[in-house]
Amino acid sequence: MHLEAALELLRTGDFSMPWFGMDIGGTLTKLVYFEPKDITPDEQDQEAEILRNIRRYLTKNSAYGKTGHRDTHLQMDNVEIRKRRGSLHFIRFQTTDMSNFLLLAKQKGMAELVTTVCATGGGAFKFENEFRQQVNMKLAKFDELDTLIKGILFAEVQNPTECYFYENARDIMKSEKRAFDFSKPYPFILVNVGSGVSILAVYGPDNYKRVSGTSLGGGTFLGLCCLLTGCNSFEEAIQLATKGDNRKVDKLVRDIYGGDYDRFGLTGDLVASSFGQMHIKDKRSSVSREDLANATLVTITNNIGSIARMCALNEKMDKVVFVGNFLRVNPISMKLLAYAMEFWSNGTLKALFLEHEGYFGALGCLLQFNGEIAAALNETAETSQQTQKSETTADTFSNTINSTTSPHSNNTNNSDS
Ligand SMILES: Nc1ncnc2c1ncn2[C@@H]1O[C@H](COP(=O)(O)OP(=O)(O)OP(=O)(O)O)[C@@H](O)[C@H]1O
Ligand SMILES: CC(C)(CO)[C@@H](O)C(=O)NCCC(=O)O
Repeated sequence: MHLEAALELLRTGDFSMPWFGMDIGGTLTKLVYFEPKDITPDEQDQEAEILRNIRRYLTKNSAYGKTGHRDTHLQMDNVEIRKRRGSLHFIRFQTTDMSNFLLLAKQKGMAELVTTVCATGGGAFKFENEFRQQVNMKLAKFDELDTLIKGILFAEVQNPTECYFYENARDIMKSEKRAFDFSKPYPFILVNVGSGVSILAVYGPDNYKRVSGTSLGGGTFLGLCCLLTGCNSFEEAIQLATKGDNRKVDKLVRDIYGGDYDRFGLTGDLVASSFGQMHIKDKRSSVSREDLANATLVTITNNIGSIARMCALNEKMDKVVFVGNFLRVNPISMKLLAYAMEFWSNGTLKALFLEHEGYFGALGCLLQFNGEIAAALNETAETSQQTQKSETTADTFSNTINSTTSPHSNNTNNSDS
């Protein structure tokens, strides 16, 4: 980051701006907002009115515009970030609604704050100009996979029940959610099921590689489901799937063998061919929308499970963590993934899940803010040492950042900015 941009962040980003992390994905935009709860009376007095209004608007409502929702059940209280205590709020809206979001942000006075917002996801690149032109905001861009991991590690430390697995995974009817101690996470496979799917092998906090991916992800499930059933939302698609039966759509091993295919351990009730019965006219006319939704969900989920398992095998890892909003309100897929990992690995692989599912990129982005500034400061310090042969500039900048890194702080001890 350049000095000018870092100074801009220092001047405007920290104390004249709410703390946001934004992940602009292919389908959903996720916004994590840190609400400081330890504001001193002095700070309260000096807090800009626009800022106060934004805080009230976000925290008093749980629905915004047409598609905006705050996931109140995910709120994290008493969280410490950069020496401030407060609550983390988790908000999402459809990325197709971006122009309305920008309009709303403008109406709430965001344009007058002139600021930089931390953003990740493909949309941080795609919508950069719109943010600048419509709300006078610069986007400080961070990589979506870096921030994803940062967010996961932070949430795990903050929330002792963040991570869970399914006990009795082999029996889907009986499998139950249980807390999992993820305090020693490495190494693990991370499967991010968003619109598309990215699969990472994570070796340490700053050490990972993207080992695979597939375009058959949450977007595929939703798209196919809308086409096949005429549904109009993810929630509707999941509701339909809950009432349906994929066995009326898929061809099972038993439909082919009349029973199990013992030699290779393929039991009769395994899916041999997804949608494999739908070429038969009679079968086609007897399936319901619910069956089609269920078969679509099972098809996409099994395919992701199968790729994830091969990645785990390749990387010799035994923990597979599934995240992303495809898993939102979707226990069918989670139980199926838990089953698939357990069954196909003979119990050597464990599927793990995280409560904040699709918000880790946005959360990691919010946390990254300071790191990036610090990096810029180091850059500044090095440059100034080289060019001016003086240490005082770096010291002054260090003092500045220490004294201005609090949200809503009005400490203007930034004489060099
Ligand atoms: N309310 C919702 N509206 C649309 N999709 C939803 C909703 N809730 C869950 N989903 C599912 O979540 C998926 C998007 O997940 P997520 O937000 O993690 O990815 P993204 O960031 O939009 O995509 P990508 O990372 O590939 O750019 C959708 O494709 C859909 O399957
Ligand atoms: C393109 C991204 C990384 C955007 O989040 C994601 O949708 C994805 O990983 N898609 C799958 C691309 C692939 O086939 O590897």
